Amino acid sequence: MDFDVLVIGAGPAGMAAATRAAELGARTAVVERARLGGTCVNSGCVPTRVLAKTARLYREVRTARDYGIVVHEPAVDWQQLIRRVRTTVDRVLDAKGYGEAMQQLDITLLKGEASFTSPHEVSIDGRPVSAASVILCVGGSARRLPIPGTEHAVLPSDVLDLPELPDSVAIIGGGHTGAQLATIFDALGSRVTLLDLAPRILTTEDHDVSTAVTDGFRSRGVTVDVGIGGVDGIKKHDDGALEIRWQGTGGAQSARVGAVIMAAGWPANISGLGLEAAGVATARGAIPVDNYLRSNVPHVFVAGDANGTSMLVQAAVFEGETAAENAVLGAHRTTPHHLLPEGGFTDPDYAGVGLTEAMARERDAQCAVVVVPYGSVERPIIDDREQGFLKLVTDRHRELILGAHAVGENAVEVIQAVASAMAAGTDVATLARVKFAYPTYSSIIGHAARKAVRGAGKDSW
Ligand SMILES: NC(=O)c1ccc[n+]([C@@H]2O[C@H](COP(=O)([O-])OP(=O)(O)OC[C@H]3O[C@@H](n4cnc5c(N)ncnc54)[C@H](O)[C@@H]3O)[C@@H](O)[C@H]2O)c1
Repeated sequence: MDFDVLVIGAGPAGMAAATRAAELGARTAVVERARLGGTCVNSGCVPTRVLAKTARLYREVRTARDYGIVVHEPAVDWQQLIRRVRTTVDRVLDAKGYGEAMQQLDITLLKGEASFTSPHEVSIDGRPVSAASVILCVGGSARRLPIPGTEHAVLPSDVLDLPELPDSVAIIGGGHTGAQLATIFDALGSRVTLLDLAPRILTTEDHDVSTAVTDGFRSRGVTVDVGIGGVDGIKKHDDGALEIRWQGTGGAQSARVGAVIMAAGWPANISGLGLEAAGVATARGAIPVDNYLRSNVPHVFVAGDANGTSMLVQAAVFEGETAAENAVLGAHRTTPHHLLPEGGFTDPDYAGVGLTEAMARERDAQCAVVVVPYGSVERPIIDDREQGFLKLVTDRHRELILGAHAVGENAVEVIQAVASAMAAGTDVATLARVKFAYPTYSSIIGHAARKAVRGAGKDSW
């Protein structure tokens, strides 16, 4: 065999897998057909976060006069914004220093497109390579809906290729991606229509979180149409405007927009991988794995978006490391997915960790839930960011934290702090005694924990 471990894909999962495998002494290679870093750095989280900062800046500039700062009406320079995003991506890639790290660990980088030719052999643009174990970290791609005129829509990764900021945008899909894009375009001044087949946006979040984000969108004039019957098609008019037609809650609807963005799902990048030559099975657009991240072929592991389990960078890194340890040392390790904090940079932000209220009530209807509104805490009042709440879900004895969910400024950082407490096994009474610096957003955690200890309920918002 040429290598002990061959990692296919150099995104967060692949880099974590290769690093861990090499640290454990395995002869390791990584195959990548494009830039190192994967979707997250190059066209996903990093660009989105720069755009989210832009949206925040724009909002702040608009309110600057309230604080006695005289500014002129701001306007967006789309080309400058795109330059800024691209420069930031390059800076993040530099900081990550993938090349140097790979050199230090003696990881071989194989540039090209990988495709299995047998269970242990892969062809990389025609060049054969063999490995004892293969870790597939091939990620996913946005789904293009099979509807008439689909070619007129852009995918989230192509948003930066729009020649100018559209005056209006229709976004199909209100998952994390669609919700974040809705915030960005709304903040920059585009008229936004957000459509989803599901009865609510952000379906994986706590119900109150998705309601609050929806209310926030609608209060700023974003059209949110959920529970739609489907998108019928997109037509391009002679003047370049697009017409999108859908079966809305109130019957057939249409809108004339400058751009349509499809954020309607994220299947794994499995086509062209030659999985049949290795006997690797797929299901519902992903490669299913067991608890040890093994596909149905025991020496082929799958980490990150490609296994369809949890399509988050923070999960991908854990999975990459775990798959590498299992490939090199034997399959004994699993990943603790229940403690993955996640969230999105909408306006207001949202985030969560652990069980949602609905999941907890399904297990025990008597579980306790407390909610503290942002408007009752000093820092959000000082910053004029009173919209939002922190919800703490505990067991019925109010001892164990089962989950935490927040909407509001810095919600992701707030939830991260609760996640650290949960990971350390902190009980509610201990959390209630933690001293939080004043005046901070995270002090809301102390309020919630004390409220839980006092026995107050969700009704006393
Ligand atoms: N901040 C974050 O953590 C973040 C950001 C972006 C993406 N992600 C992850 O990446 C993955 C992909 O995210 P995503 O938002 O692109 O996809 P998604 O699958 O999470 O959401 C897609 C949404 O599109 C809707 N939809 C599907 N078909 C539709 C149709 N024909 N018409 C209207 N609506 C339709 C679905 O109901 C769903 O709400 C997810 O797992 C997500 O968790 C995370």
